[in-house]
Amino acid sequence: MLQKEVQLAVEKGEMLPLMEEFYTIQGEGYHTGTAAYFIRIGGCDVGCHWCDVKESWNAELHPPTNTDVIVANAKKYADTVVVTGGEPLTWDMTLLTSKLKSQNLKVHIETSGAYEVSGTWDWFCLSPKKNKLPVQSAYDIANELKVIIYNKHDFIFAEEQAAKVNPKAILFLQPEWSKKEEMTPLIVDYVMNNPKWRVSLQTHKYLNIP
Ligand SMILES: C[S@@+](CC[C@H](N)C(=O)[O-])C[C@H]1O[C@@H](n2cnc3c(N)ncnc32)[C@H](O)[C@@H]1O
Ligand SMILES: Nc1nc2[nH]cc(C(=O)O)c2c(=O)[nH]1
Ligand code: SF4
Ligand SMILES: [Mg+2]
Repeated sequence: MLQKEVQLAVEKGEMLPLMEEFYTIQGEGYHTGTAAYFIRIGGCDVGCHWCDVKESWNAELHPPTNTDVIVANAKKYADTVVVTGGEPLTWDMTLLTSKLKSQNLKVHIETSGAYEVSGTWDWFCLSPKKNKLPVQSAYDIANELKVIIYNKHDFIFAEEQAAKVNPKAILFLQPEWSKKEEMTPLIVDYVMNNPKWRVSLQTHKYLNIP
């Protein structure tokens, strides 16, 4: 394909800059412990200084890949697909999610919610970031709210975000990985004192799996 055609296909969401795809166990949040096929889409300009996948940020480093190819791979492995990134909502997720669903796959997203919601989601994990707050539609459809705790102020941020999310969303606090020794005990105390929250750990990192 010509460069211009590829660019157009990416704009339409027919192709997406694919960083990696892997079959693993969901490590975080509500679906922790369950098998899922992860699709990591490149491109993010939210800029979290503690981001654990900075290699994903520059979309140009990740080859535009036809969504048909992504879907064909995914359906070989699992009945649940987690779309992550990077920030997947940088791109139009309409085609990818409709193709995944037409194969009877359950489609989950991990997102900061910083960009307009596209696509149809069976599970929407919203992880808001201070430097680029979620759009209203992300608060409205989130099934879970997962706030990363890097310092004590993040508990205040977490409560602000909980006030904005729809009342059905399940609330999680997750320690930032490099601060986990310091922050996990604070999270444990916080959840015992504020039981509307649950603890989420990055269990895949303890298990040494992707
Ligand atoms: C890498 S992000 C990609 C999806 C999307 N950009 C987002 O931030 O939700 C996937 C998940 O990992 C979390 N995360 C990223 N870096 C982390 C870290 N150092 N410690 C704990 N969680 C982290 C994010 O908050 C998000 O919930
Ligand atoms: N096992 C595993 N679980 C995850 N849950 C969210 C992840 C992500 O990077 O979005 C992730 C990941 O990278 N690996
Ligand atoms: S929004 Fe997600 S991918 Fe982007 S920098 Fe933050 S944690 Fe990383
Ligand atoms: Mg991860």
